[in-house]
Amino acid sequence: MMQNGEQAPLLTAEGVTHDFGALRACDDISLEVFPGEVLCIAGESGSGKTTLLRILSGRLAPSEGRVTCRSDDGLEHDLYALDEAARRQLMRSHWGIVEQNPRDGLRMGVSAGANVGEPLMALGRRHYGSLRATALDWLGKVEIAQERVDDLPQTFSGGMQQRLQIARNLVTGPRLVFMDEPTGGLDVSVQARLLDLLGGLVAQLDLAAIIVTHDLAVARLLAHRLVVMRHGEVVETGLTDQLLDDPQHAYTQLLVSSVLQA
Ligand SMILES: Nc1ncnc2c1ncn2[C@@H]1O[C@H](COP(=O)(O)OP(=O)(O)OP(=O)(O)O)[C@@H](O)[C@H]1O
Repeated sequence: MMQNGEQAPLLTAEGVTHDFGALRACDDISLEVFPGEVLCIAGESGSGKTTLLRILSGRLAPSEGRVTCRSDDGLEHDLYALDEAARRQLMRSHWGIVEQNPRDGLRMGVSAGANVGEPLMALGRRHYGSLRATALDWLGKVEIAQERVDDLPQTFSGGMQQRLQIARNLVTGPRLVFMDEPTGGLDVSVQARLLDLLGGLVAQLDLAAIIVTHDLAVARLLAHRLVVMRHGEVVETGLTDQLLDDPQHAYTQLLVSSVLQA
């Protein structure tokens, strides 16, 4: 029995299946994400992680199954039963989506400050001074020097661009953030710094997140819970530390041991 709204999942997938022609990319996947929880979806290349993330984040209607999300007012919404405009509004006001390549998630033609201010404007904030102050504050939170506020993102390093994309996504105060390989294209030392920053922000803001990664070290650092996928199916799921320390499924054992040997 649900005692209060906080205990209800923010997002629920039930029997999600997706076919690309004859290829079944996701097969009968069910999962839940609770407020403040970080869930990692791990698995090797081609296992269906990105497809699942796109379905969960409102960007790809599944061939079968249902994705339900809960809005701040406690109402449940069947994501793909909503019309396009209502779905987009819900996504804009409740979620952030961080792309692997920051160029896909940033507007490269406008300044860093505008990249952070725009999502707020889309939600109705208009006061220039306050938008700029919020943008400056967020640049600080993602460790970008505030004097770069008027610079274009293409003058930034890859790591800075990714941090800017994170600011653009978190500035609106989402409850849930989706990330696909957020450290994917970065050097190892830059990855470590970004993971540290992400972990800090997620905890501080009590964010829920669904993070796709092929890198179990990322899962170890960030995730409370882990879902391991293979050939479109979930082969194992559990609390991250338990699952990585004592994997039950042969495929997870192989994944874990290959990381340890690397
Ligand atoms: N738009 C598409 N059309 C046809 N097949 C697709 C499409 N997108 C993905 N696939 C196929 O679906 C399967 C799952 O792909 P997906 O990108 O979800 O896996 P992944 O685990 O995220 O892999 P990676 O880490 O390489 O991105 C793959 O066999 C892929 O080739």
